[in-house]
Amino acid sequence: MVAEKTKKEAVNPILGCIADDFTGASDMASFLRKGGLNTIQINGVPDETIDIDTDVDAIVIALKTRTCDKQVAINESLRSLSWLQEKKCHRFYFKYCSTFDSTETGNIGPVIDALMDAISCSQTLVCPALPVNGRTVYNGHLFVHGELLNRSPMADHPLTPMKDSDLSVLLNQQVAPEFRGTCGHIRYPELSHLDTQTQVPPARYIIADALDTEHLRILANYFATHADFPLLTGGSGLAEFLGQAYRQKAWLNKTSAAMKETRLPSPVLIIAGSCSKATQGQVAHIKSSIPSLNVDPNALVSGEQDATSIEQWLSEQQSKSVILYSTDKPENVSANQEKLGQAHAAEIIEHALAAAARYAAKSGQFRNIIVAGGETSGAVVSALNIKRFVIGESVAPGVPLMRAQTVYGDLQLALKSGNFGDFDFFSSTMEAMTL
Ligand SMILES: Nc1ncnc2c1ncn2[C@@H]1O[C@H](COP(=O)(O)OP(=O)(O)OP(=O)(O)O)[C@@H](O)[C@H]1O
Ligand SMILES: O=C(O)[C@@H](O)C(=O)CO
Repeated sequence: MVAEKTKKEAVNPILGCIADDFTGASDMASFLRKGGLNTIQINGVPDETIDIDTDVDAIVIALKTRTCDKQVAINESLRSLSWLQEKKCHRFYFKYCSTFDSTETGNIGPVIDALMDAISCSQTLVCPALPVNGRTVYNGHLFVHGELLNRSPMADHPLTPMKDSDLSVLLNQQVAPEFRGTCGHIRYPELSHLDTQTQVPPARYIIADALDTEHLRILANYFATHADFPLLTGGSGLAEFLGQAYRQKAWLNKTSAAMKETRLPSPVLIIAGSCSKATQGQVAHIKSSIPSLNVDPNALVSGEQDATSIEQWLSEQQSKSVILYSTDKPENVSANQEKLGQAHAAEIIEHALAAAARYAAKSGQFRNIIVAGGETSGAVVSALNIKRFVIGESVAPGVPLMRAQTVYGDLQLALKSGNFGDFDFFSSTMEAMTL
C-alpha cells in the first residue's frame, strides 16, 4: 500500500536522516539537495537550542557512531530520532557507508534494530549502493569499482577492515540473535518489475541489488512513500531519487533554497586524516603544489611534534593554502597501530588535526577548510563547535560545499569521504570554494 499525500497535507520537513559519520552525513545531504530537497546538516545529537527554518525539507544529523561503543551508538541514534520526530519528520533514513565500514562488532545492525523498534516497523531496506562512486550491489554482494569489498582497499581500512562482501553475512553478525537469518533479497533482474510482479520478500532486512542509478531510481520510487517502510537504510545513492520521488508525490511545498554565496577569500587549509587509497593519491598530487606538513603519530607521542609546533608552521605559511596530513600507506598505518594501539593512534592524530583546525579558524588565517576522512571530519567539526551547516553545490559526487556561522566567523568547509574524489580533488575544490 502506498501512502498518498496531497500538497495541502504536506508537512515539512519530510525526511529525517541519521548518519553514522560526518562525511557520510554531508554525502547524504549533497544528494538530497541534488534531488531537490532544501537540506540542512546538524552536527551531533541536537538539543532544544537547535531550531530549524520553516522551509527545510530534509534534516541530516551527523553522528560519530561508526566505531564507538555500541550502546553509545544506539542511544545517540535514538535521541536523534526523537528530536527528528519532534520536528515532525515522518520518513526516516539511517545512513551508513557505501562500503559498509563496519566489522563483526560494528554498530549498523544494532542501530537498525533500535530504530526499527522505536519507529515500530517490521521491515526495512538495506541499500548501500552508490554506483556513481563505484559501489554496486550484485546478488547481495558489495563491490567497489568492480572488486568484491573484501578484495578492495577496504580490506586494509585502519578502523574497519572489511573481510567479507556478502551483505547478509555482514549484517547477520551484528543484528540481535533472534533476527539472525532474516535477510531477504531483491535481486537485480526483479528490479525492472518491482511493484508489478515482484513481491518484496517478507524479510526483516531487505538487501537490494543496485548496479546503476536506474536501479536506485526504481527502488526509491517504490520505497520513498511506502507506508510499510517509514525507515530506510543505506548509503547516499538513494537520496537524490528519494528527493525526486517526494517531489513527484507533491510531498514538497517549497522550492529548494540554494546556498547563495559559495566562495570565500583564499587561502584554504586542507586536513587529511584519511589513509584510503584515493586520499593517498590526492595528497601525493597536491603536495607538489602547496606547502605540506606530515602530522606523524610517533612524533606526537615522542614530543618532537606538538600543537605549538604545528601552529608555528601554519603561521609561517602566511597567506598560502597548505595541507596537514597524517595519510600513510597501509603497512605504516599497521606499524603505528601495533606500536601505539589502534584507538590511541587514531585519537592522537584526530586530536592534533582538530586542534590545528581550531587554531586556523581562530587566528583568522583560514576561512576555508577541506577535510578528508569521516572520523577526521567529525573531530574537526567538533573542535570548531559547528552545530549546523547549510548545504551548497557539490564539488564532487557526495561532497558538497557547506557554510557555517561559527564563533570564529563565517566558515566554508568541504568534508570528503575517504575514498571519494578524483586525483585532483584538492586543487579543484580549492578553486571552487575561493574567490
Ligand atoms: N598514519 C596513521 N597511522 C595510524 N592511524 C592513522 C594514521 N593516519 C590516520 N589515522 C587514523 O585513521 C582513521 C582514518 O579514518 P577516517 O574516517 O578519518 O578516514 P577514512 O576512513 O578514510 O574516511 P571515511 O570514513 O570517510 O571513509 C582516523 O581515525 C585517523 O586518525
Ligand atoms: O557512503 C560513503 O561512502 C560515505 O558517505 C561514507 O560514509 C564514508 O565515510
